[in-house]
Amino acid sequence: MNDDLIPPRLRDDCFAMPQGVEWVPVSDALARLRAALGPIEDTQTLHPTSALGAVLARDAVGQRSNPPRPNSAVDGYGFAHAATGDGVQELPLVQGVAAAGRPFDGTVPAGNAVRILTGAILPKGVDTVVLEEDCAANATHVAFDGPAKFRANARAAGEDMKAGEIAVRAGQRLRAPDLALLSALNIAEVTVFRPLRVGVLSTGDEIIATAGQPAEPHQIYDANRPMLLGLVQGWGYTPVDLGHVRDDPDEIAARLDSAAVDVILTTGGASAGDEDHVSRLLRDRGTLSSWRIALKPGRPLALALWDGVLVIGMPGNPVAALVCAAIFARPSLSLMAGAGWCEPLAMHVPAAFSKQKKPGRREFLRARLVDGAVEVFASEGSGRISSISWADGLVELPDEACDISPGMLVRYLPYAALGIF
Ligand SMILES: Nc1nc2c(c(=O)[nH]1)N[C@H]1C(S)=C(S)[C@@H](COP(=O)(O)OP(=O)(O)OC[C@H]3O[C@@H](n4cnc5c(N)ncnc54)[C@H](O)[C@@H]3O)O[C@H]1N2
Ligand code: MOO
Repeated sequence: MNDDLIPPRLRDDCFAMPQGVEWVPVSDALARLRAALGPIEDTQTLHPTSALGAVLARDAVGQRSNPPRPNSAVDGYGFAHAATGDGVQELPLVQGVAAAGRPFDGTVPAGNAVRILTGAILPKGVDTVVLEEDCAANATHVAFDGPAKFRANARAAGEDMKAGEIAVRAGQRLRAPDLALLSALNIAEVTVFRPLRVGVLSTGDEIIATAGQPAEPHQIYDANRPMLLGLVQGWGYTPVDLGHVRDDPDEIAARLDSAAVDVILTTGGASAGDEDHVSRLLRDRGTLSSWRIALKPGRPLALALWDGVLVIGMPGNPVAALVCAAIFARPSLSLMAGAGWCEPLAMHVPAAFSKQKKPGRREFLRARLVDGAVEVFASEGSGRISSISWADGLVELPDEACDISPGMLVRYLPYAALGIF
């Protein structure tokens, strides 16, 4: 036996801390990112119909009130309330109809009524409308059982929004319902941040860039790049395919240097092994801020700046890459895109599984909701790519130890709450 070869006790635990190594808690890494990042500065002016998914850089201000004039909320009969009272009211009908798009030009004399349809501007002399279902009418008169409520079924001008009010605030990512409001208020221009450009790079000598190409047994098809490009697109940014590079620091550096993007997501080479060039490169030639996160899966995550560009160096295992993207990349990109830091909308649902978890790291399990309870994938292996396709979300277990049994409430993050569709 060699005296200088004294191994530590066998633990087979990736999370057993090597001497002198500190794991960065998830919340610390998130806080560092949040403090270090800011929105991109470039903006552009678009017609709202071209701005779905874009992030407003300035408040959008209404150019018109909604509704622009007082109008009727129902089909019925309109009149001046002051000339009516209790009991059966029989009012002569003026000639003509007030309809949406065909306003009634004249004045309705007090004590008279006019046929009015939903959306029609209230004619002069009308402040109250009775539903047609509550009326009896013939060609010349309408009757209803009073008293009618003053201003019943009448919508006031600007009761929804007034011209000059802020319709949608800066920082809002424009969704289809926002486009409805912008259009209704005659907002024909919005100032938005230009789309964030997010580069995706895969590293690894074993990687074959695209399915369909021939592969030797020692080679594997790139699962991470298509996933990450898809996530980026789903989050509303411009995915930039930086392709695949071998485990060669100079090649990786050259690819990082030539990427004309705002952020770079890499996978592979993040841990400490001999071939793990990405983390070493980021440490030696970039500014590495966090590395080795107390997280499973996704522990060897590297957060760094490369010539001022944020690089999120994620582990190669596809499950770990998905978790790191959802937990770290998503809020970071949202902040850079101008939409602010975002927390996923979690649900607390009963577990349909048992699990004992050690303290000291946060864990994400691939999960899905079945009949109101959350199931988890049978294996926790982070190379089990089928698990992330099987799942509809992730269960987040806290940094502390926990002992979960069926029926206990756990924190469930549906894929939809992470922007994964
Ligand atoms: N002795 C130790 N070994 C490992 C540890 C450890 O603590 N001690 N940590 C493990 C954990 S956890 C992870 S996660 C991985 C992370 O490794 P890297 O980020 O350096 O990634 P690679 O070694 O390059 O790859 C890991 C795994 O993933 C496959 N891979 C890589 N890229 C892709 C891709 N684009 N598509 C599909 N699959 C990919 C790769 O072939 C490896 O199987 O390290 C553990 N090891
Ligand atoms: O973090 Mo590795 O995080 O298990 O796949």
